[in-house]
Amino acid sequence: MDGLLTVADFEAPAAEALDPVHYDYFAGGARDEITVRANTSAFARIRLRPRVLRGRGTPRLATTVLGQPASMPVLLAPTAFHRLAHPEAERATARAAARAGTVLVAAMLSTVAIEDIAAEARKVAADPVLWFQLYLQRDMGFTEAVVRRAEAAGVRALVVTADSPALGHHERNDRNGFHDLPPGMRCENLRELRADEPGHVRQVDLSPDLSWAHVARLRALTDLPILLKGVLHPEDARIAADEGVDGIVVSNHGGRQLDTALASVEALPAVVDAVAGRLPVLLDGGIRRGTDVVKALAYGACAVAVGRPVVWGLTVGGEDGVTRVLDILRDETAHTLMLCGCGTPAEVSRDLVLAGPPC
Ligand SMILES: Cc1cc2nc3c(=O)[nH]c(=O)nc-3n(C[C@H](O)[C@H](O)[C@H](O)COP(=O)(O)O)c2cc1C
Ligand SMILES: CCCCC(=O)C(=O)O
Repeated sequence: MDGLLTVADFEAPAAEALDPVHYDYFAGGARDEITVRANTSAFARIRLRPRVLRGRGTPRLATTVLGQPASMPVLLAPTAFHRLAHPEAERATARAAARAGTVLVAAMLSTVAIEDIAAEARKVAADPVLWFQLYLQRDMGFTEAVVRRAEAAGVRALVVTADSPALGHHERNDRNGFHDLPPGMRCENLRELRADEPGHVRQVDLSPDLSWAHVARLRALTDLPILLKGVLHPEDARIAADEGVDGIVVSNHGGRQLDTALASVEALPAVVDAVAGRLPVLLDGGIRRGTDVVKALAYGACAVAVGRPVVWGLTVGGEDGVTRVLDILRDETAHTLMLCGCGTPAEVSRDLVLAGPPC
């Protein structure tokens, strides 16, 4: 990993190491992948307008997200199927996140059970912060069973993915005939718990029938904080606040659901304004540089999350690869804060960014 200086540097060696079909699954997005590209190009169009001579010293990155500690305002977004990337799969990712002292949002469609992810994180940190991404299942009995497993594993928030009334249409997967995990890999959190079907693993149920009523039912069955992931419209953010949701993740699922949806950072300011401080707002999609992190903070996000860069790090170097990717983002974020005249993430304000034509 010696020559890998930037987060972007990890993609080519990951592509080299992966089965091309699996590389396409990780890298790809919906339809023409216009939104995949927009997520990164939108950050490039935003210009920073730094402050000088403020004497803030070396930046301190530690922060809290929903009152929970994170060593930096950069979290690990939920991404499915880590076994395709590395034999240690989510175990390696969990150790790297815990060692980095930041939040891992474990995917419901992980290839390691949530109990084992939590145990692994605890091997390297006394009190790791683990959240669990949930696709609400219409079978609320099964949803509840999964939530109880997450609670028992010590998960500290649920991240409900709201942007997936159906699978995104990934033409790379269609061309490659990739529709199932290879033999021996399973979504361990979807195991049937009924005694009459031992070992059976369910298919995830993504449904257009889901509505705010399901969120209300989830709200009634757990005391865990609930974040809603995949919000782009300010009106939905306002409804989420009214419905007792605890946080919002502005996201277009890394461009993997609705193609030509706006870039997540384009959606951010209106969402932040709509919730008017009632809820913390996070963002994912296209974060590749410390400057991207600071731009999202400037528009009012309290933290960001990264998806593909973690997968590339995992592929290239297992736990150490993920650690390296997180270290790069940490160093770049600290350096950017310093150059902007900020001593902490909380000091980043909207006047530090100007949206406009490409530079
Ligand atoms: C390979 C892959 C798998 C993903 N799996 C999930 C998932 O299971 N649940 C979910 O809510 N989001 C999932 N996402 C979306 C991420 O949580 C996140 O929104 C996105 O990756 C952020 O964009 P980035 O990859 O540009 O950082 C996945 C993304 C990728 C790339
Ligand atoms: C069946 C859903 C796949 C996981 C996912 O959300 C993604 O690949 O983006």
